[in-house]
Amino acid sequence: MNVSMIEAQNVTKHYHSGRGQIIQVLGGITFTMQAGEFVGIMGPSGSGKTTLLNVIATLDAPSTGAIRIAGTDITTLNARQSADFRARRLGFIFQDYNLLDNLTIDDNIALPLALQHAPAAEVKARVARLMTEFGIASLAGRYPVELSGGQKQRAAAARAVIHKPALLLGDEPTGALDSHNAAVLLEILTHLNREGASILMVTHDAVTASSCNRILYMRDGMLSRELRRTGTRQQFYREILALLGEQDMNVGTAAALREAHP
Ligand SMILES: Nc1ncnc2c1ncn2[C@@H]1O[C@H](COP(=O)(O)OP(=O)(O)OP(=O)(O)O)[C@@H](O)[C@H]1O
Repeated sequence: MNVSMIEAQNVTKHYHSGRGQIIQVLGGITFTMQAGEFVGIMGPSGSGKTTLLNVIATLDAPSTGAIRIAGTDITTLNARQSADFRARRLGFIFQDYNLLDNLTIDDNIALPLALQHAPAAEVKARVARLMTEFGIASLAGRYPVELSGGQKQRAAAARAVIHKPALLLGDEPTGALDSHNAAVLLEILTHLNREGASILMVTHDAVTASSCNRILYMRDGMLSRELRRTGTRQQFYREILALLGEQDMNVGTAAALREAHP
């Protein structure tokens, strides 16, 4: 049976500019993501990807529309309830790692569980297991400044899943990594997804996107295309490149038409 992880209904977001204008960033987004899916959000710069992710992450409130995550209507939560929902039900991986510099990586990874007052022995065991699983066990006791970018992102991935969140969210998680470290992180995400994790991430990168089973493509604050993986990862990669090429051409044509008929 399919279980919905995200149900977004006609979600809009607008801002008021300093000059009294309304800037529409999300123009009515509707989509469903099933539990166990690995979904990528792609689209040109400024199309609203991060805004959509932040609204789903309860970091930002939509202007109108409804969003349910793992059965919870997140648009009705007050500030304290949203913070609690984020801490218990969501995991985050950002481009710039967001590790706390004054904590060892073990303590960074432990943080989400420690904040939930989980028993110390359980926290310690889970940290050790994840560090081994993600290939960073030898770095125990070190501080983030002593780690490479790839190592930091693996620590961030461990921190994102230690409390077994319902949904893992990523904003350009491979954006700052070289191709080797990006591949290692994508293997980790793919492994987590095979074990049942639901993952939604924003990415510009076709290689990163090809680990997903579905791509939602945004343009001008709307979902304009959807691509489902049906074959191998390599085939999906080529389909994503074709989609990006086709969309670039559309953007180029639209810009040329605007220039010709201002
Ligand atoms: N707080 C804000 N006030 C006004 N406009 C905003 C605000 N936050 C975002 N925007 C505008 O919303 C649009 C979408 O931004 P968003 O960061 O969601 O795009 P994106 O697709 O993630 O872009 P990128 O790929 O460059 O990160 C942009 O035009 C941005 O300037």
